[in-house]
Amino acid sequence: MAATPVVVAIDGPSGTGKSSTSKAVAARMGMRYLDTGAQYRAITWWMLHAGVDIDDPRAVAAAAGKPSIVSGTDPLAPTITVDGTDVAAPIRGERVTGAVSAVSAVPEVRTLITELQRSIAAQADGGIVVEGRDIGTTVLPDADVKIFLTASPEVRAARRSAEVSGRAGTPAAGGTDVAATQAALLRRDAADSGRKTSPLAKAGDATEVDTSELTLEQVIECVVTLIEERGRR
Ligand SMILES: Nc1ncnc2c1ncn2[C@@H]1O[C@H](COP(=O)(O)OP(=O)(O)OP(=O)(O)O)[C@@H](O)[C@H]1O
Ligand SMILES: Nc1ccn([C@@H]2O[C@H](COP(=O)(O)O)[C@@H](O)[C@H]2O)c(=O)n1
Repeated sequence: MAATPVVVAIDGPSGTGKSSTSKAVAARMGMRYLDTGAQYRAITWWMLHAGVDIDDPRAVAAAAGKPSIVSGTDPLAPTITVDGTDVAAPIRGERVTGAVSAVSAVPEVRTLITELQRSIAAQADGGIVVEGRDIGTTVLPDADVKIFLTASPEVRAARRSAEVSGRAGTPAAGGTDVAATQAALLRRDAADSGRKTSPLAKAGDATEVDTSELTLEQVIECVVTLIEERGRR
């Protein structure tokens, strides 16, 4: 457990290990955990469900304040609901994944979700690990520890394909599904990095950790060490 409440921001492109690492670090250190991607997925799920044209930014902006999104921050059992409905499973589906970058690029959506994220972080008495794309740059620019995770596109695609198919994640797993997964990851990264409002970016004072050659346990250890070092300063 961290000696004083600590705010940790973990950002990075898709599939670099942000969720796995953040959950494990938070659980190990007795901190809360916030998956901000789940919040953008949840509002996207609601837009699709409500029949909002997600390719019309004005329609998305006009509807953005309607759903109530609630995140549970226990790292051992994170939850996400929209208007009281558990959406943890449907927000991981292809339809939401394919639509989320368009919805998250709408400034009104970002303003609302950013306010929600800041209020959750402010209430986390024992510290919190917040993961996403713009946490260190925009949401929590005063975070005590900022980390930017990266990994090669090949490694990320192999890990993601393995997760989906239940196989071990190595680049050697190969195959057309891995190629398609890699293309989809890169498309999402390009959209998230290229948007005008609060794009995916490394904060100037973030520590970059390339996880391509590291096991998940090694990444967790590395992040725990960075947090402990910060606590000693
Ligand atoms: N260092 C690692 N070594 C091997 N596999 C890993 C490592 N880190 C994460 N993984 C695996 O890679 C997959 C993607 O990880 P994770 O979901 O944590 O990434 P993410 O950055 O949160 O992705 P997204 O941004 O798309 O939500 C998961 O199956 C996870 O178990
Ligand atoms: N801080 C953030 C976090 C996420 N997004 C958007 O949500 C999408 C889904 O994120 P996952 O981590 O669940 O893959 C992501 O592609 C971004 O469009 C964001 O904008 N800001």
